[in-house]
Amino acid sequence: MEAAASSQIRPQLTLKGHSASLLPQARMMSSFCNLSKDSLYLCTNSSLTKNNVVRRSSLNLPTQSKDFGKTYSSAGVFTYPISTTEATPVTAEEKIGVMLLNLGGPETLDDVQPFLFNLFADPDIIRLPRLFRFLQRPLAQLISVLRAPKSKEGYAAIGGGSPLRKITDEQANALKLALQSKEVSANVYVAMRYWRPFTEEAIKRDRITRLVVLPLYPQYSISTTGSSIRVLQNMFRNDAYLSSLPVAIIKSWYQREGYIKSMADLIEKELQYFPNPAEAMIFFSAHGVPVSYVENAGDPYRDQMEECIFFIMQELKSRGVANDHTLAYQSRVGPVQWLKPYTDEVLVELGQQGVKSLLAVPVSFVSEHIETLEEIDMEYRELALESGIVNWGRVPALNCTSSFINDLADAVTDALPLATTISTSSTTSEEAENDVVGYAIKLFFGSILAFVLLLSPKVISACRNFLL
Ligand SMILES: C=CC1=C(C)c2cc3[nH]c(cc4nc(cc5[nH]c(cc1n2)c(C)c5CCC(=O)O)C(CCC(=O)O)=C4C)c(C)c3C=C
Ligand SMILES: [Fe+2]
Repeated sequence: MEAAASSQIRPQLTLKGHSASLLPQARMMSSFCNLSKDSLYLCTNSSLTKNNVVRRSSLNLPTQSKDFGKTYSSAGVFTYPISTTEATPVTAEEKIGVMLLNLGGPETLDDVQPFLFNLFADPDIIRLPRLFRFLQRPLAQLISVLRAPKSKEGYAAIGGGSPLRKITDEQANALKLALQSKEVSANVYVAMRYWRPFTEEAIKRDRITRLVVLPLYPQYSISTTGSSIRVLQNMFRNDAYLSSLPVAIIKSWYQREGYIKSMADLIEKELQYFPNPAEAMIFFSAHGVPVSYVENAGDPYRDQMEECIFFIMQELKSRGVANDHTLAYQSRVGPVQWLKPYTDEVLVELGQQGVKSLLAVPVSFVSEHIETLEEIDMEYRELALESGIVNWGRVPALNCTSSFINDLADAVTDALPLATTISTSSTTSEEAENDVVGYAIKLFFGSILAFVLLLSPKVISACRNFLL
């Protein structure tokens, strides 16, 4: 099987006389970088442009495409906090709930600034040092007001609001039906982090006896799934009913076979629209996060993203699709460094390198939203065409694709027996912070520092960056 797969790999995957299939590490690296004519050679000679630097991943990747379905299909299921408790079978009397976590989006242009306020007020989005946490809300107010005009332009361009609520509701209905077809009767709730219906409102008291929490982000990031789980954990800790409810949280599921195959189906289909499908570069564009999340705070997002792309490409190769591919990160906001390479910069470079056909694949999110409909379809498309790319395509988001929804239903049924109650006993660091004297001291010194910082030219230019 491996030999068959490698024979379908085009010559540029051959590394100085060695078949790529004989070099798992080289093959793995090849999946992490731009495989244009000389690029595998470039990757292994560290002479890549600054933005295309390839990191060696310590991930233990399976070596054959058939492996991932079996080895990884339930690997993304964790209870939270991770528990060693035995799985408990679901009984016929149980009332099952599924909570879909999502980001939420402004439904009208008037919602944009308050939506942005909620987003920037999240300490998992703007990560201030502890001493400055009291500035979170005033800063969120300032940044949301500065950012709102640019965001409004984007939302206006896609019809005056985010489609996220409508699509997520449709996904919830489709999931309920898919579960029914597997003889699992469940109520499916939508819980948005920054807009209606808010996470806090999502759990209705339907006498649920077991809950599966399913974030609609395939890969885990502190800023997305992590943030929503933090809110849930606080909610559950402070409520007698919820704190005794068995819960299973699926922290990430990018490695599920159904998801990988559904993505490969979409890519394969979209490639057919190109004049010469084999020539089109598959351009994965993931939502970025600040580098510090990954390098200082231990966010597994980049590793999971790279592994996800590896699985999708492996699936495509097993179908005889061996196009060149690359991964870049989009949607950076503010003054700090985000994960590289940046989508806009890579598009220009590819155009300059002579790439003529490009298929954009949004990969960190499963619904259409402002960053697919406006940023990719309008801004990046225009940039790509200006940079010399002639044939442009974009893979649609999964939305309610039946193979995908069916796989989410399997993820839920896999997770159900793993539900356990969320621990309430430990004192959290937040509670420890509620020491009044300590707080007053922090407030005093923090205010002085904040005052000095706010007047510095660096901070003024940082604020300006949220406008761009
Ligand atoms: C400023 C920090 C941000 C981080 C970190 C971040 C991570 C992150 N976001 C998504 C998915 C989405 N983000 C969306 C909108 C959005 N995100 C930020 C900022 C950060 N995101 C802003 C300011 C906005 C508003 C739009 C804008 O002004 O650019 C959305 C869109 C929702 C919609 O309304 O359609 C999604 C989806 C992921 C997956 C992610 C980290 C992995
Ligand atoms: Fe975002």
